[in-house]
Amino acid sequence: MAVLARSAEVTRRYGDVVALDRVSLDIRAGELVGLLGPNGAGKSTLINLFVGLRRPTSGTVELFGGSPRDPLIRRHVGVTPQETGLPEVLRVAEIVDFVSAHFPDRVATPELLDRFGLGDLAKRQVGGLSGGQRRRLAVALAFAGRPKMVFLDEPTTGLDVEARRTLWDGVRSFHEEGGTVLLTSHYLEEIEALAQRVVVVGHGRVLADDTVQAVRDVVGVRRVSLVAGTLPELPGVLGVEHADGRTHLVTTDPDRLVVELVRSGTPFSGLEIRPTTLEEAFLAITSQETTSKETTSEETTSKESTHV
Ligand SMILES: Nc1ncnc2c1ncn2[C@@H]1O[C@H](COP(=O)(O)OP(=O)(O)OP(=O)(O)O)[C@@H](O)[C@H]1O
Repeated sequence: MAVLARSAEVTRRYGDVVALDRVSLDIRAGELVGLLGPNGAGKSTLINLFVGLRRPTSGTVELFGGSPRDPLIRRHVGVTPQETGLPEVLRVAEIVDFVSAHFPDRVATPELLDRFGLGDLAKRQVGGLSGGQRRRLAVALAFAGRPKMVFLDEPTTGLDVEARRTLWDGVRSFHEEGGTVLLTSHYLEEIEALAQRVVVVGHGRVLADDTVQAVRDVVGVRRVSLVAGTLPELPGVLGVEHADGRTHLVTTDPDRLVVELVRSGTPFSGLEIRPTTLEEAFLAITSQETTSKETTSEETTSKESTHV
């Protein structure tokens, strides 16, 4: 499959802040890739580099084999930034027409609006839209010029469950027709629902780049849940939560944890061990990353008690 977007050893600094640190990533034609990471991980910076809004401090970025700053190349991408300002007085259909007019091959306005559940709002002024409706319009605009690839930065922020699903359907249908997508999200179910491939970013670096399942497996984190009083210090615990009278321990080594728990003689009941959600896995990866930066090799035992 052809590589549509490529970053090679890309570093981007803002003054003293290293937003991206030697990131190498290829997005191939037809992929739907989820970029996952906590606040400040570098996700928006990476999108801004791919779409030519920023330049790397070092390393190279390519879009369709050329420069992302070339307007002819950028014609083939659609972008929804994290925040958009749409003119309040224009009507929804007028905005779509205005944006579409910049592209040689455009999607018909009613078709685009229908795809994102905005068909009934074509004549509404933007000033009269709800926050969620505005967001859906901002996302729809990324698809107006029949792009080959879209970059969506947190597309479903502020959307309720139904609006989110409508938007997912719009993104899915683009992908099913052969479109390539890179989207960022804090909603882990969104990545799981849409993406085949997940790239986990933390502190400007790629921490994992694989299928959702593989990312879970790489981390191998399990959730041990039980009813108990005060617990002793246990090995491999990445996080502890207390809810509904139960204690939940996120751990890399559930077998050892249970053995140590029994050895300690602490009374407990209702033991359950289950795989973690992607969110738990992701928090574990990023917490390990933070910890490994903050600890020296002699201090690695403290890593085991890091809370997420
Ligand atoms: N224009 C800028 N000037 C200075 N620092 C910046 C600028 N843009 C981003 N940064 C910094 O670069 C780092 C990465 O930011 P970025 O917005 O790419 O992260 P993100 O993963 O998109 O975060 P979020 O999920 O909060 O949107 C952060 O430390 C941020 O403060």
